[in-house]
Amino acid sequence: MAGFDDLASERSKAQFDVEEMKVIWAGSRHTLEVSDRISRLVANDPVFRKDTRTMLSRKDLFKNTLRKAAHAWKRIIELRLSEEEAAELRFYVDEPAFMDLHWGMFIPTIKGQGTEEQQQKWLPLAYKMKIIGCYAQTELGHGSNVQGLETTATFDPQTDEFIIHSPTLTSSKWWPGGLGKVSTHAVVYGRLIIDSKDYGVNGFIVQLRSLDDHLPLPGITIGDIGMKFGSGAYNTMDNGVLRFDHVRIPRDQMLMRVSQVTREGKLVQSNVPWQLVYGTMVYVRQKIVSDASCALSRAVCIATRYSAVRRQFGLQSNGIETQVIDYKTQQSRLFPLLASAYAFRFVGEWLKWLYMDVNQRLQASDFSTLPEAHACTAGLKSLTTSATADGIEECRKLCGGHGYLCSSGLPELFAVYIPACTYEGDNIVLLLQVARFLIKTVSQLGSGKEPVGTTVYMGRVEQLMQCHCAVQKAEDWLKPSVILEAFEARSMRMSVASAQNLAKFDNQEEGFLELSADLVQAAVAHCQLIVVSKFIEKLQQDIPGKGVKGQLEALCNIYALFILHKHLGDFLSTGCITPKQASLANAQLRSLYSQVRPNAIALVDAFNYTDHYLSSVLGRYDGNVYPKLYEEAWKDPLNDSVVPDGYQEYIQPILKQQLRNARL
Ligand SMILES: CC/C=C/C/C=C\C/C=C\C/C=C/C(=O)SCCNC(=O)CCNC(=O)[C@H](O)C(C)(C)COP(=O)(O)OP(=O)(O)OC[C@H]1O[C@@H](n2cnc3c(N)ncnc32)[C@H](O)[C@@H]1OP(=O)(O)O
Ligand SMILES: Cc1cc2nc3c(=O)[nH]c(=O)nc-3n(C[C@H](O)[C@H](O)[C@H](O)COP(=O)(O)OP(=O)(O)OC[C@H]3O[C@@H](n4cnc5c(N)ncnc54)[C@H](O)[C@@H]3O)c2cc1C
Repeated sequence: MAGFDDLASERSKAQFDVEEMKVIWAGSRHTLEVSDRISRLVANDPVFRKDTRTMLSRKDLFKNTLRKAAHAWKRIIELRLSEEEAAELRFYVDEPAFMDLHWGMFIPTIKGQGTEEQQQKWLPLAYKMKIIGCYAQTELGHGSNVQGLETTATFDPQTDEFIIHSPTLTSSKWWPGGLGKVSTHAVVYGRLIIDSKDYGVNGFIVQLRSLDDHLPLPGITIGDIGMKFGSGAYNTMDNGVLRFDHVRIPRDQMLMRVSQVTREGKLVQSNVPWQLVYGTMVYVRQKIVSDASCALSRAVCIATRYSAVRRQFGLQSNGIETQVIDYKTQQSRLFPLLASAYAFRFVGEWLKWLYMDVNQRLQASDFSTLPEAHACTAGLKSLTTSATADGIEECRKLCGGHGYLCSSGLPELFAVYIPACTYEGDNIVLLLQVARFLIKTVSQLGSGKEPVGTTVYMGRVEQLMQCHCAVQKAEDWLKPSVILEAFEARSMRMSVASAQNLAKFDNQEEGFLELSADLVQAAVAHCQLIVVSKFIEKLQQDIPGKGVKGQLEALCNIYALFILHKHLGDFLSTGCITPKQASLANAQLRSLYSQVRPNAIALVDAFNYTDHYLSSVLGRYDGNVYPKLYEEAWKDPLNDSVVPDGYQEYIQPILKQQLRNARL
């Protein structure tokens, strides 16, 4: 039968050890074991079903999310899951909810910005979920411009309290997840005012709702901001609105790791940089990069399996039609996404390491790598989420008409994913941060301050401004050194050109605004170089398993040459490669697609996703697509009755031409 046979035969063709590839994808044998066990636990629990999600009303959807969250918490306690296992369980439940913000932002903010004392007071309550918290930064009037926030926190020396207030409509907190209906507490970002002086934005722990009856505390107005894009999708989350009318909190509820306000109302700065007030964003951006590989690989898994099952045209000698995965156009759209999923996985792994390293240094009062960490997390968050959002939509198109059905899993995945291009920093705003960092790095070249970390290559500015690509035949593009040099030269030349253009302006800020579109492209080039170089570094590690390294090498080359092909204008206009070398890269890309083709199904099997997590009829492991699609259609509530509700009021009068007289 179509589907079963197709996927089984594809699996038998794999030229590498899939089980070892699963370990590489998971990060370690231990992580694979945990994620495998927990994903099956979730898949086998009927409370975690998600097949009716797109058909529920918002209220039912939300209540069902609460039920799942409570059940998840119960299972975590009953099974005594470790922190790692609990995080996996929340991941596989796969439903955006207040828990994400509680564990993902509220707790990390207290850890990162609270003093030891504050951590001791608040963290045990949060860990036991005796309180539920969210992250209330964005306002109706300002999101990107954090220094433009209007909420005030005015110190009252008489009572030793802060008065939290929303002075304008635009100062209403707007968007925080978990705020609308659930959170009892929030970290609220507001302007610190002492003695009428504004000391800028700081974080404050504020109780919002009573722990007895869940009603908002006096002076607090709170609600949900309304339906968002798509059915089901992100509507499981209670993104909220919040206003304060002179709400008083004790002084010790200002998060005081960065600066402290004394009993006398004096502001004391610690030795840590003020930017640590933005620290949670760095942490979450790093996490979002890892998550991008999950969302993209999920869409790619669906599109790849379906492309092997789906047949159109081209009768072969055995009388069956061609699998659409065999069309070169399908491969040229699908395989770069497969390669991107792996690339994002490895750059995410590296970014996690970078973040841990920065944190360790911060503990030891070494703040030197913070700007690099900010630039990398901001840039890679932007690059990977934009590519993933576009990639999911491409996967939908790769699945033809059936990809547009909710039962394909792709519409909901897209709707849930796309806000990642906006939250935790609008992707363009974040690239502009990277551009500032690059311009600063270029301007310091020759000053004796050596570029560090991901900008080390800029230290070779003279070589990179002049080098010529050595490629003479297509296979030369398989050499990591050749690829790296082309990407480094392109990035270097784009940053230098931007810096030179900027230098022509008397006013640098005006120049930055004028040139911002070019600056964003320079930032993209730098971030793509990071992704490529981290993939290449990964391949230098010991990679066990038959054929595994070879497949990863092919994917790495596909990622790099696909990016080169997509941004050919950059590579040609900066003179990094010639048109002839560009066409050789294209020829090499085609040959790489043929190399990956027999392994495509095994490469997506290596993600080790359960059918529950994929929630896609098209991406089923067994390939049994058509009977299940057919079965799924009948489950739609519209098919509950043969004759639809409304027939008598609206269809019958048309058919019986009873409306004609009324119209005449
Ligand atoms: C675990 C993961 C799971 C949990 C999450 C669950 C679900 C996720 C779903 C949704 C959650 C969403 C949450 C949110 O969206 S929270 C709100 C996020 N908001 C933003 O990201 C706002 C974006 N804006 C900014 O970050 C800043 O305002 C911006 C950096 C754009 C500008 O700030 P400002 O005007 O103050 O700075 P500049 O003058 O440009 O820079 C000054 C200086 O500071 C450096 N800098 C800036 N940001 C940082 C940072 N984060 N860390 C370190 N350093 C930073 C900047 O480079 C400048 O340095 P220098 O040039 O040396 O002076
Ligand atoms: C689903 C979702 C969940 C969220 N969860 C939370 C949360 O839990 N807590 C929280 O505090 N916030 C949350 N947010 C808010 C989010 O962080 C902001 O929406 C985000 O930071 C973007 O800010 P903005 O809405 O002000 O966009 P704007 O800055 O208004 O962006 C509008 C347009 O202006 C452009 N633009 C803005 N500034 C510049 C510039 N300097 N140069 C060039 N172009 C510019 C942008 O590129 C964009 O095209 C959430 C948002 C969403 C969508």
